[in-house]
Amino acid sequence: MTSTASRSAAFPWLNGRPTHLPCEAADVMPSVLLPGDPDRVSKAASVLDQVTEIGRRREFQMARGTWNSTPITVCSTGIGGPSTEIAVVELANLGMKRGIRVGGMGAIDPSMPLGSFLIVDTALRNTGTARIYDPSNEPISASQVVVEALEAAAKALKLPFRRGAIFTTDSYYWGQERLTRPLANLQELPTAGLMQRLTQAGAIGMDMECEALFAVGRAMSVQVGAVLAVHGNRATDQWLEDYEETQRNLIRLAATAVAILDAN
Ligand SMILES: O=P(O)(O)O[C@H]1O[C@H](CO)[C@@H](O)[C@H]1O
Ligand SMILES: O=c1cc[nH]c(=O)[nH]1
Repeated sequence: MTSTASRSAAFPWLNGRPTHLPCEAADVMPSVLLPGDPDRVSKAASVLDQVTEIGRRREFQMARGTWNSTPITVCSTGIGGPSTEIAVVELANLGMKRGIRVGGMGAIDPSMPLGSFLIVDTALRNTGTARIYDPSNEPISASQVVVEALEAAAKALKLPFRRGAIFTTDSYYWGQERLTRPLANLQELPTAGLMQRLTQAGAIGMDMECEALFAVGRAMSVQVGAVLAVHGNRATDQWLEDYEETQRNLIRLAATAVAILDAN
């Protein structure tokens, strides 16, 4: 006996619950913070008040809480554009009005210290998921109001930051000019010289989600932004080993920006 199908394959949600995220509309506040790593959701939530753990499915861990009485949901996106698209589309359909990525990046500007922050104003065009939602070749901007609120928050909290462009890539190793092991049949990496070219194009760092968030979020009429901690600096070849305090500051910064936006 086959059971009667109760959901549409074209949009396979069931009883208001999405296909991938472990939540329902009541869990999704208008403002959502979006780390990549699911293990950072409970760390982020520990900075908030009145925290409720929502649940986990695949790479999507969710919690909600408040910051100075402002309600905030935290939802991990997993790594890269495809899982970020799923998170952003499902959250937007459940009531998200503003999505702010709170992640890490590899800086390519030698003047960016470990643990400092990039407030992203544009994402350079590179990845497949973003291209589906915005096929132009123009860099995609974060929402201006979010960028300004993040800047105001960083200044209020006296946290070190720069504002600038990110290069988002679908690849952590070759796509970020990382030699993984001796090359078998190649003289050099296909991406040799990438960081030099990105510097000339004005990028401050590299991540794997911002471009998709900006493209998908804009297509869903959601305000978008991102603040990224320098987890490594490729120009100076330094890596941030203990990033607990940096992570807490990252959440404080983004949550303060949400409170600023909600007050206006
Ligand atoms: O710090 P998170 O948000 O995990 O993001 C960065 O770290 C991952 C790579 O290690 C990629 O997802 C990259 O964008
Ligand atoms: O080097 C890095 C560090 C964090 N995230 C990246 O995508 N690259």
